[in-house]
Amino acid sequence: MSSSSYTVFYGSLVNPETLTSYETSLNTLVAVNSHGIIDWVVRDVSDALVQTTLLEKGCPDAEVVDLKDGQFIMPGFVDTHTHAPQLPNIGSGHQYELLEWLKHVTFPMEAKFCDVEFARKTYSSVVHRIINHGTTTCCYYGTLHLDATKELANIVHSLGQRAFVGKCNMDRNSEPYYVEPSWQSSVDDTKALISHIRTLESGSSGIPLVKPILTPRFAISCSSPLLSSLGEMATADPSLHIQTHISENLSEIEFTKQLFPECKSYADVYDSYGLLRDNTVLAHAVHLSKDEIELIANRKAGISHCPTSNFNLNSGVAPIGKYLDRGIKVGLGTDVSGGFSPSILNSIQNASIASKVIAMQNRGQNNYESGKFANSQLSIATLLYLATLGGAQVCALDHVVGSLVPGKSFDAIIVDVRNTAGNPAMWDINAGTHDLKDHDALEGMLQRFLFCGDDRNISDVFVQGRRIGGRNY
Ligand SMILES: O=c1[nH]c(=O)c2nc[nH]c2[nH]1
Ligand SMILES: [Zn+2]
Repeated sequence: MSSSSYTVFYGSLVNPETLTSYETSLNTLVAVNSHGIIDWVVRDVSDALVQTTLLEKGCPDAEVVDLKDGQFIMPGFVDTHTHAPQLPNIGSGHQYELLEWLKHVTFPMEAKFCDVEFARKTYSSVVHRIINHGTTTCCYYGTLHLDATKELANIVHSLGQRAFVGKCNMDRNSEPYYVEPSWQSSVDDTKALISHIRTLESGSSGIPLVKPILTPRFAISCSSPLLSSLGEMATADPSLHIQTHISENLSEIEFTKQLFPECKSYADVYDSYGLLRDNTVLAHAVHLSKDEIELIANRKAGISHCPTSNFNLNSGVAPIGKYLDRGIKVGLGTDVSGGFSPSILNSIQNASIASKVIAMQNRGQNNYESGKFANSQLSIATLLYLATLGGAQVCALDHVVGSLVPGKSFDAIIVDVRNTAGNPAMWDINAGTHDLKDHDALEGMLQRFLFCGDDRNISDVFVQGRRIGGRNY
C-alpha cells in the first residue's frame, strides 16, 4: 500500500480503557489505513517531530488532519437499542406507561410504515440525524413490515453507518391493524430480510457494516411457535444476533408470566427458546430477579441500559451497578421514542442521574464497598465506557470497535468545544480562562461535552475510516 493512502489524525485523544479508567493523550498521531483500520497510534509527538514520526513509520506522504485546540478525537457512540420508526413520535406520550403507550402512541405510528415511500423518506432523515449525533454503531428495531425494514437497511448501508437492523416479530397481543397474520409469515419475512441484508456489499474493507438481527419484539408479542422457530434459526446460525426487551415495566412482567406459566421467569422465557446467548441484546432489564441476573450472566448476554426511556415511561431505575458487579456486559440505548432523545449524550446524562437515584436511596446503609459499582454513582470513566466499549461488547463487536487502538476499525468522532461550534454556552474559550493543552483541561472538556454537549459539538463522524456525518454534513 502506498504511504499516501494513510490518513493521520494529530491532536488530543480520549479513549476508554476499563470500567474505571480512560486515557487522555495530547499531541497524538492516529494512523488509519485505506481499509479504515487503525494501523498505529503514537502519543506525545511535538509539532516539530510529526514529519519525522511519519517518516519512521514509512508514510511520509500521509494526509495529516490537524485537530485544533478545543477539539479532540474519541470513539463513536454505540446505541445498543433504538426504534427507527418511532423518531417521528419523539417527545410525545410521556403520560403513559409502557403497555398503554404502545397501544395509543407507538403502534399507530409504526403502522404507517406499511407505506414504503413514507418509510424511505422518514428513515432517510432518521438515520442522518442519528449519525450526526455521533452514533457510529446502532441496533435498530424496524417495524413488522418486511419492505419498510429492507428500506431501513438500504438507507443505513448507503449512509455508511455500522448497524444491526431487525424486523419486529409480533404475531399476537397487538392491535388488529398492527399484527402479523401468522407465526409462519413472521418467520418467512424474517428470513427474507436476513437474506436481503446479507446481499448488501461489504465495501473496501470486506467487513459488512450492516448486519441482520432477530427481533422478537418482546415475549408478550410472540406466540410459542414463533419463539420456537426463531430459536431454531438462532441455533442453526450462531452468528445471528438477537435483540429484544426484558423486564421493563411491572404490568408487562405480570402479563408475561401469565402467558408463559411454564417458565420460571421472564428471562427464562427467552432462555427456554434458545434466545439468550452471548450475542443477545436485552433492552431495559429494570426489574430482574436474582435468578434472572445469574441466568443472564451465565449466558453472557448483554444489557442495553435505556435510562431516559425508563424515566420517561415511569418504568423504574435499572440497577446497572449490580449488573456490572456480576460481570454482565452493559451498553447504553436511547430507546427512542420511549426515550425522547436520539443522542447517546442524553443517555449518558440520565445514566448518571439514575445511578445517583440508586446511590441516594441506599445512602447511610453501608453499601459502599470499595471496587463495587452497586449503590454508587457511575463515574465519568464508567459512563464513557458504557457509551463506547461497553456497547461494543453488548453487540459482540468489541474486537472491531469501541476504542481507538491498532487493529480496530476507525469508528470515531471529532468533538469540538470551541465557540465556533455554535454551542457557546458550553465553553467560552474566548474568556481565556481555559488552557486547552494539558490533561486536566482535556478531562474537563470531556466532562463538559458529556454533560452539556450536543450534536453541534460533533464536527465529524467516521465509520470504517470514512467520514459519514458531523456538523454541517
Ligand atoms: O420501550 C419499549 N419500546 C417499544 O417499542 C416496546 N415494544 C415492546 N416493549 C417495548 N418497550
Ligand atoms: Zn425499545
